[in-house]
Amino acid sequence: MHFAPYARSRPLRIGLAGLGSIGIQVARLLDAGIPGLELAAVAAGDQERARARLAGLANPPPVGDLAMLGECDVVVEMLPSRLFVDIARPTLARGATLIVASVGALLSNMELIDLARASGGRILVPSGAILGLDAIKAACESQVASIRIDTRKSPASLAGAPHIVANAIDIHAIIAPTVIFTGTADEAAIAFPANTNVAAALALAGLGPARTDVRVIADPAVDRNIHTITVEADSARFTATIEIVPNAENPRSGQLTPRSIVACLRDLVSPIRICS
Ligand SMILES: NC(=O)C1=CN([C@@H]2O[C@H](COP(=O)(O)OP(=O)(O)OC[C@H]3O[C@@H](n4cnc5c(N)ncnc54)[C@H](O)[C@@H]3O)[C@@H](O)[C@H]2O)C=CC1
Ligand SMILES: O=C([O-])CC(=O)C(=O)O
Repeated sequence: MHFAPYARSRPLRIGLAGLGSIGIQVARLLDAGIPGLELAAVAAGDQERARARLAGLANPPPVGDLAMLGECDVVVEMLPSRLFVDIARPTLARGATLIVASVGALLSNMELIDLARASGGRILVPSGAILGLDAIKAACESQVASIRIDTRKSPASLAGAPHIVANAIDIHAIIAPTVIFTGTADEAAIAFPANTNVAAALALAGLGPARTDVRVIADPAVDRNIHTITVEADSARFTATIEIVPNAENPRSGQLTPRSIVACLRDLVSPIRICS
């Protein structure tokens, strides 16, 4: 359900950092009109291309570099992970709210949490392409023995990842489901920065990166990005699977993540929040 927002003197100004496969969808969903939220600015690598892509919107926002987002109440980070800090640090330093898509990059920059604590800024991690973070948070109020995620993707969507390159894995030669990585969430974030943000979100919701087990499976038979979480706790045992439709523009990312970001934005102005 959607609910009318709090009465505010003005809408929350939303800035988008990155207009790739996730950013463009968030821009379109915001432009369609969400009460209480205003798409105020977009930062893009190729600004000419970004202006062209936004031209069809009802209210095209101004486009510039990351500094353009300095007046926004909320900045949504949807950049390549190597650029995460470039927007996260200034946004949090001025006490604003940062919504993070590149969650894996947060694991190697945990000092940003101290920065947010000091400035009054907030870091929000949407569920992105994963499910069950609500139940994991609840389970962590009891003893949790283990949390694991299996990520199953097409070989093409894993190509070029640091782990594939470093180990000279011929990803296109894989003709049957193959486990190509086993490790912890912090190791996965370095090995597959564009594929295991879900594991990072799971780690932050649950037992932390060093105690979250990750397997990456290259499966030539799948046409979806499939993530299965398995949790063993005193209070509950559960397994949950999600099958995400990949994005046509960037098959590494799926179509649920932009919607999850928009749901997170709606929550910021909603008088009722279903905790997740
Ligand atoms: N949390 C989650 O569940 C998920 C997170 N992700 C992550 O979200 C992030 C964004 O994903 P996509 O949109 O698919 O990536 P993408 O590669 O399609 O888009 C990134 C965009 O950033 C732009 N960019 C590059 N340099 C820039 C600069 N200096 N200033 C502003 N923009 C710049 C690029 O032009 C590109 O349009 C990635 O880190 C990805 O790994 C992806 C899927 C799920
Ligand atoms: O979209 C997905 O399936 C998840 C993904 O790429 C990530 O977690 O980085």
